[in-house]
Amino acid sequence: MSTSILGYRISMPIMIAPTALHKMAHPEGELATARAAATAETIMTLSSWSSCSIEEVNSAGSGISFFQFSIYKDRNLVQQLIQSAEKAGHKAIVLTVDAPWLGRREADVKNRFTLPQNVVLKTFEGLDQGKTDKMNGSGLVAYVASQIDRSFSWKDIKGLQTVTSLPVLVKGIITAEDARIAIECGAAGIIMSNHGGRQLDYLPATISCLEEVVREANGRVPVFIDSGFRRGTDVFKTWPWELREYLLVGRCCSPSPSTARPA
Ligand SMILES: Cc1cc2nc3c(=O)[nH]c(=O)nc-3n(C[C@H](O)[C@H](O)[C@H](O)COP(=O)(O)O)c2cc1C
Repeated sequence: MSTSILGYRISMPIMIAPTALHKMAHPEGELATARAAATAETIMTLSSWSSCSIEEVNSAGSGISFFQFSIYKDRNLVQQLIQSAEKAGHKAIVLTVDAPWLGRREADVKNRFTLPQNVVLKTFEGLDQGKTDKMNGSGLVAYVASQIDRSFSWKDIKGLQTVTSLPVLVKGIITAEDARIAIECGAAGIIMSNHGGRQLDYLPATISCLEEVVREANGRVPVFIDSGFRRGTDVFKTWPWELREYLLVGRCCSPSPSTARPA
């Protein structure tokens, strides 16, 4: 099952999708996830909304990692995030394009979700955040509404290539048309995702869109897919075509006492 992606060898075509704030699930947070990914010899995608700093996660082991972020209104902050990711040795950046605004998470509304005091966005510590508010008890929805640039567009993907030499993977694509434009704008990979059903209601299952996107990519860039994959054997469901896709898993990899066990 071993394969390589962007020139890096991994033990299986299954990688870890970016998920925010792992300390909500386990006191060691993203450190535990990074250790587990390194042990499994696969790639972890670190969310920019990480509860451990980029440097802390980097110190967790020799694993290969990608860094995910969104386009902030403050482009200076975007540039600093990319520079920190490069400095920490991340091998690619993942730009999430399907969450300019967070979906209405009714459980969060009902439970009046706020962050526990000991869980903060560590990724941003030490960066010059200008007028950007740090996320505090007000929660993710208010934070995203105030900080993320809802007007970002394809030209931002081109713009990123002027500030980094890392490959840019675009996450949140489910149509051939968007895949085509992303590739034309220089995307080095397409991550098919409906955000695990957390953003827009009534989006199709990603696997039902896989064929059109794979056909459009036509081997020019790798295609990754997430949302709803739960078992190792799900890999084979994505393989009816000649090309081999890579699977990302989100919920399955939320840190738990088992992933936190030392290797
Ligand atoms: C708790 C949680 C937090 C997430 N945080 C992020 C994030 O910070 N950035 C991002 O691009 N996607 C985020 N996602 C979406 C995942 O990257 C992924 O698209 C989704 O979980 C895939 O579906 P699955 O959970 O069915 O595997 C998050 C998902 C979950 C469940």
